Amino acid sequence: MESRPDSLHRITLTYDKHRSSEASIMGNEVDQAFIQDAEHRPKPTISDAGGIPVIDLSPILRYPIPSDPADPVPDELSDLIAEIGAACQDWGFFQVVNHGVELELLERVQAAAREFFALPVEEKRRVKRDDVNPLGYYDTEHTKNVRDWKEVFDFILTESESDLLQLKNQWPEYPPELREACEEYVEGVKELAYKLLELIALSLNLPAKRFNGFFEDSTSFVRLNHYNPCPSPDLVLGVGRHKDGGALTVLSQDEVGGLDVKRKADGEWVRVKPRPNSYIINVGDIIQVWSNDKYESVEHRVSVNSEKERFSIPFFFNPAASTNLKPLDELVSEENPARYEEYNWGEFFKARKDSNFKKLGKENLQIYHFRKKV
Ligand SMILES: O=C(O)CCC(=O)C(=O)O
Ligand SMILES: [Fe+2]
Repeated sequence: MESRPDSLHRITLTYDKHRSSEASIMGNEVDQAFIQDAEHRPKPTISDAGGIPVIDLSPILRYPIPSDPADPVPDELSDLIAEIGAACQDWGFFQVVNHGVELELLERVQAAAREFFALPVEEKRRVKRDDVNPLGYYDTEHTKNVRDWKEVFDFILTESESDLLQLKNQWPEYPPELREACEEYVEGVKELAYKLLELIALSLNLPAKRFNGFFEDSTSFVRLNHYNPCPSPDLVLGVGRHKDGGALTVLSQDEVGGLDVKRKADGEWVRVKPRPNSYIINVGDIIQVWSNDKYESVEHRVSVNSEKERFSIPFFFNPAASTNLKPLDELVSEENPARYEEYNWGEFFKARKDSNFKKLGKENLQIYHFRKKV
């Protein structure tokens, strides 16, 4: 067996899982940068009753997804497509079970992520993102100009470099298995994301593969999120309220819980109950634009707690940087004219990445900025 370099011995010896959160706590007080305005602080009790729909995807394990909405299909499949359409319209969020992604792929990433985040912060910062490359480790992200109580590791599926964006993965030396675990996981979750995209297209009465072309040379990426326990969970958020800017998010959360979704029906925050071997799906701003507001991208946030650390792994399914976005011609009409100006995804993505890197004095880019004035 190869002998381990000295640095790995040092890492093992200095293992301390709460170390990075300690840097953010002075005495017993949380650094001011994390404190949410009173109106955005989480209430001490949030209900998980009446939450997002749970959808059984097993029909797509039994039957092929039809290529056209007019194709004859078994009832189970047409019911599933209708169920997905209703969830997108009423909630913008749903949970899926029997999704076909092997549990082992996820478990391997979870184990490696746990080891990575347990490293001393100086070690993690050796692969930290900077203002040119947004990928790697990061523990000072801001959402809407308030710092999030979290640390993340981001990697992209397809590396690329352009004048606009440098997207290059930075893999840590330790744990050595992280890279392979991540690369294998993403193949499984990407397959699920394509199936969901096709079912969503069918639910909008479009050919199943209507969106697929936009995702060649995609800017899709995976984020490993780690939320340390926090001494003031009533004042801070793991991730501040936001809408995902991409097309679709496929998220795995652990058994701790903390994801809150703003229920469309009444504007209340509801907790998403952890469910073993399930994924949480939400439509992002791009599907909102393509569907001309039929399926809205819904606000969500992450509450933290004082006892338990929490891990989650979102896959952000994003189109190619060159994609120009606007409502699809098939989904607009004289009675339902396009509600958005055309915009470029690469530019939007870059503006978002720049604005969550540090606290700015102004509001960061939001999808409503592209809404047509009437
Ligand atoms: O941790 C979670 O459950 C959700 C995280 C999230 O919303 C995000 O990273 O965009
Ligand atoms: Fe999100």
